[in-house]
Amino acid sequence: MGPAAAVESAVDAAEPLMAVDLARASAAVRELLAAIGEDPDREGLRDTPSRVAKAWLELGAGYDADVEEILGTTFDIDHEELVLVKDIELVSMCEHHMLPFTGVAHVGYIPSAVGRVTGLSKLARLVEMYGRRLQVQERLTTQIAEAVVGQLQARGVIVVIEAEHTCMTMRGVRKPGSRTVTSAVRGLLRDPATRAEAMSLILGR
Ligand SMILES: Nc1nc2c(ncn2[C@@H]2O[C@H](COP(=O)(O)OP(=O)(O)OP(=O)(O)O)[C@@H](O)[C@H]2O)c(=O)[nH]1
Ligand SMILES: [Zn+2]
Repeated sequence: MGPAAAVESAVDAAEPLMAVDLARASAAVRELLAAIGEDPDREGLRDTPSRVAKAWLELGAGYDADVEEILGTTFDIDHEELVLVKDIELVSMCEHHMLPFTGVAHVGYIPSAVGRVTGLSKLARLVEMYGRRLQVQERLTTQIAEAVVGQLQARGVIVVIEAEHTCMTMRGVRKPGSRTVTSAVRGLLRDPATRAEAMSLILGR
């Protein structure tokens, strides 16, 4: 499978809708508690299975969101250069360990035409939507970029995500402070000079 096909199948893999079966999720958490040697009936844990199940209503809420609706708010603003929203806080769940990864996303795009400029908060809503799924950071980054290209027909897009994975800090290799940086760049932002300008705006804190 070539790189393009690999990206496509990674994007498809996250498309199914998540409908949380609360009773089933609660039973599974109860079973997990027992499996790790805890007493699921002790007072402190009695409500934990249903709490965890309900938490997944929020953690998986992004499966139901609709890109067309989010990016559907557009304005007749005449701006043919970069629009960048940076330091968008990000929370997502690693699909390998079901542990959180957190950090920031930077989303920039070059609008295609008057009438194809979206509301600034909508870029943050995109990050929020794709974050609220079981994810890998690469796919999350790609999905945000593809949504902006696909929905706004943007002439260029850059998405950079910097995140700390708790599966690498709390367990496993245990490297607190390590950060993973991913980028997805499309269209005019692939031009070295334009890309360098965007990166200097992103990195200039
Ligand atoms: N590419 C990618 N890898 C991730 C992401 N989140 C977690 N991982 C990695 O997924 C890998 C899973 O590796 P495995 O060897 O199957 O699982 P593991 O034994 O738990 O791995 P360790 O974390 O090294 O202990 C690990 O290297 C994680 O760091 C992500 O968003 N993207
Ligand atoms: Zn992980």
